[in-house]
Amino acid sequence: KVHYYEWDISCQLKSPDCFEKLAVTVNGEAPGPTIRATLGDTIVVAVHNKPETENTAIHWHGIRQIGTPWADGVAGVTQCPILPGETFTYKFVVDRPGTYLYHAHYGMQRVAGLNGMIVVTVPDGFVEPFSYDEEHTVLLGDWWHKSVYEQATGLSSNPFVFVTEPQSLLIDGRGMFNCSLAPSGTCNASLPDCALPTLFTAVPGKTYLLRIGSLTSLSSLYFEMEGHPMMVVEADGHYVRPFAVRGLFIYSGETYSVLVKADQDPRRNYWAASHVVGRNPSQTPSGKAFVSYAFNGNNPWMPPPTAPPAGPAWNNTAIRVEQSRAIFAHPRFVEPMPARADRTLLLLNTQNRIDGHIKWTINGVSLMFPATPYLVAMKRGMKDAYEQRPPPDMYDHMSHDISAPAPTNGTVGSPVYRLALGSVVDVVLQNSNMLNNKSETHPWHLHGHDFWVLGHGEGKFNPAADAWRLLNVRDPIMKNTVPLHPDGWTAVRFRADNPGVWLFHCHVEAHVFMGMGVVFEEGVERVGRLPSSIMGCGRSKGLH
Ligand SMILES: O=C1O[C@H]([C@@H](O)CO)C(O)=C1O
Repeated sequence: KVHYYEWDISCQLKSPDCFEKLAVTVNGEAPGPTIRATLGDTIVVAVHNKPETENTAIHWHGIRQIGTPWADGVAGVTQCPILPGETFTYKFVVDRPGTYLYHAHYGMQRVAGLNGMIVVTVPDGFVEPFSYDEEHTVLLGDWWHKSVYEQATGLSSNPFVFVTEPQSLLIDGRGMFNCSLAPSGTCNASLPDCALPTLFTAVPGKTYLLRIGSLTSLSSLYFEMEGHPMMVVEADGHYVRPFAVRGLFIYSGETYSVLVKADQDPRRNYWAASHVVGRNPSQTPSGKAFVSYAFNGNNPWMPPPTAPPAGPAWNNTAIRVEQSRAIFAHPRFVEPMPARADRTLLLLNTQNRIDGHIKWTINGVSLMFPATPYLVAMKRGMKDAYEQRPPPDMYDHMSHDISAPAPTNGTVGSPVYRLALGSVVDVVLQNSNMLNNKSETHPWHLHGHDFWVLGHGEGKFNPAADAWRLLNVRDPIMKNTVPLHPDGWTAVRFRADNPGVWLFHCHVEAHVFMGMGVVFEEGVERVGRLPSSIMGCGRSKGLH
């Protein structure tokens, strides 16, 4: 079945948390509509870029784009940006059931609100390893009152100005700001847009599947529903061995499905809340929503009689690592993993000062997208369109102290890791201290593939020691986004079997903007004829 959508991208004044601000919207909405399809369906989205001021490109997060690498939607990697007034049509197949996301992938545009969810259901006759009565989506976000332009300008200026902490956390696109803190006339708490949302109305006794996604720009979150534990059953489109949590740690770019039973006193409402973890949340009030029971006489808009939950200690890294380690593939859905890798990349994440500017580098290289999209440049053999010298596979792990800031200045560039088609690649992401001597959480997202999560460790990964023995090779979960925890490392394995050019990057919008990503190429010569609609910028001007 083909699902055809017409999307007008436009700037609109929105007040998701009562404060009025310019947002980039899909058909006037932010977040945009949820795409719903069944396994094997084709999605066609005609994107009409309406604003006179903005380029755009839309990434379908978690969709591997097998055979359609030009539809991945990353400006600079898989296509030229969509210019104002132009229409670009994305067409791709959803080839795995599960919960996925979409968002702008042009500059830092995601911060301005262009995001949403994709739900891929199983076909008739396919039995999922769990059952439920009804399902709902929950999209989590964070929100700033400063414009995306100011944020991007601050990050690339000298002196550097960080985006700072978000003013609000959004649940299904809504939050609530204390308007007394805003200049008069900019904030209005009676706007319908910023009423706390009802997450869902629960019929007593029923079981709900909540498809939860996070598209925060910065924040790692803890999401909980007062009095209602959650059973985690899916992560990034893969069934997991069910495990119960009181609340869920979720990182930008991740999705989880959880089962929740409506088994509490139906005469009152309950809080659902998201809290910032991993960064100091003192400037960011928790996101809130209601869970309401459909019960005679219960008022769905009545705030719960209890105080909103406070969430866990934001700086308790150990409990977050514990959840990361509690996720295993469902025993009936283990995807067999190759026993060893053909190549190992040991990627050190550091903050560097390059020509006075603060950048993130990976093994000393801060990624800057070239003017010509890599996919066009590499498929057409344009050697002057990107950096030919490959980036380093390793950093100096023997001598580098991960508790000290970066050892070198680093460079800004556009190199590519060229992977042999079909080869198995291990990537160990190594965290380290920033210039301010602190270490932060980085959710890493891989385009075009899912990876097996081999493990998470503390301190420095030592390839020579027995680190590999500690890794889960029996029933590792597959994901497309995984957290790199503070002061630690995360190891993943994937098969480079999808011809194309693919971004692998930190999903913190400010960080990828500051260069925190790498580019992989595999089998680009096998990619079919490129659509000319992805061309028109840099050296691809005038090409077909
Ligand atoms: O990239 C970042 O920069 C700041 C800080 O390190 C420098 O101000 C911060 O918290 C980040 O995540």
